[in-house]
Amino acid sequence: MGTDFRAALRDARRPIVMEVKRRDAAGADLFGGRSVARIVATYERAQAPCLSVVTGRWFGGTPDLLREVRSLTDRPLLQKDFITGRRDLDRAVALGAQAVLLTARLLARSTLDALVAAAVRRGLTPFVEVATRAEIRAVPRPDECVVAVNNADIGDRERGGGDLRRGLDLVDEVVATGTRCAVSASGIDGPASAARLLRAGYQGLLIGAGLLRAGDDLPGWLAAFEQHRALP
Ligand SMILES: O=C(O)c1ccccc1NCC(=O)[C@H](O)[C@H](O)COP(=O)(O)O
Repeated sequence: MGTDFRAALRDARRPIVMEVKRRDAAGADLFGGRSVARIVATYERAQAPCLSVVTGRWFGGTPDLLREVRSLTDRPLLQKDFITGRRDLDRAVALGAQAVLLTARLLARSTLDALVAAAVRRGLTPFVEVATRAEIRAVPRPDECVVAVNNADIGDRERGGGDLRRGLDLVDEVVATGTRCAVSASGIDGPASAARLLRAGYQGLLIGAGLLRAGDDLPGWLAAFEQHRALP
């Protein structure tokens, strides 16, 4: 298995970044008594090209969760946390991540520019999350980034859920940046929505709660997704 997060996602037959996240935005448990090992094994059986691990504490995450996932899989990993400085990038590398979340909404433009450059220097894929046209236009070095439209609002800790219209409205603008990996993230509520976003032009999806809630019926979720994908 390669370690290039962006290439793994772009080349995948089923380009879904499958997320390990302990709690949803309302604080509800998403593991349902399953171990991290069982969730990772389920994702590997589902041929996830890469995984996302939420270490951010709003969602019940810790650095240990990423450490544990790293010990269980050789898939490329995205660390989802509030990364604000170079030390956070060094920690991500030490924990075994191949990609890091950089949230445009939370970072000054000059800081985002510096962190994208610093991430690339460390061999990390910057996974830059945006929510507006202005943020999309300001993404630095988009050809070296995954550019992801967040369908939810991190400003309200994603408690308001996702609005897929945002993703559908912004897809052309994201693709026009020149990123080779335009992703739709958060609030993707089922297989039909997931297929619709790919048909609209996204090259990848990031899904957490929806897949975790499917539990042991993840194969059923994915079969429905493939059926929707095959529709004309
Ligand atoms: O978006 C952020 O800035 C953020 C920072 C730290 C931890 C999590 C963060 N966002 C939440 C997520 O990334 C979602 O878990 C992810 O997009 C999946 O969403 P969902 O499918 O709705 O569980």
